[in-house]
Amino acid sequence: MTEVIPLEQVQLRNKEGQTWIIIDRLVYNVTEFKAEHPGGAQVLLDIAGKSMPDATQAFHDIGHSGDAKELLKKFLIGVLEEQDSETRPIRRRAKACILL
Ligand code: HEM
Repeated sequence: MTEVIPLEQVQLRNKEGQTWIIIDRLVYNVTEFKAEHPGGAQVLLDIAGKSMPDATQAFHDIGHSGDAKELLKKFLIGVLEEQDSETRPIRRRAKACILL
């Protein structure tokens, strides 16, 4: 089953020293990977735990290769919990169908 992760949890994990990023409403744990990232660890640290903006645009704007997108899947840990316009969490399962 796909884990639904609230934004607060993403923020908390980053405060605790992990590096979780959000791309296309999916949550990735790049704690170990960041040291190996060809674009450097700092860009990942700068965007970690952020939601507005999250890492989506930055990731796509770089024009990452197919290999990079394939690699991304290795770090997928869940789908971001949906929020309404007042950013209050809605407790419901995401419709996204992804394989973990
Ligand atoms: C888990 C997420 C990510 C993965 C797996 C990943 C992977 C990679 C890989 C494999 C490359 C080498 C070039 C390529 O194959 O495209 C790369 C380069 C790069 N990435 Fe990422 N990346 C991630 C997230 C990000 C994010 C969020 C940013 C920006 C905030 C970023 C910025 C860059 C930059 C600036 C380069 C260097 C481009 C160059 O100098 O040629 N990456 N990344």
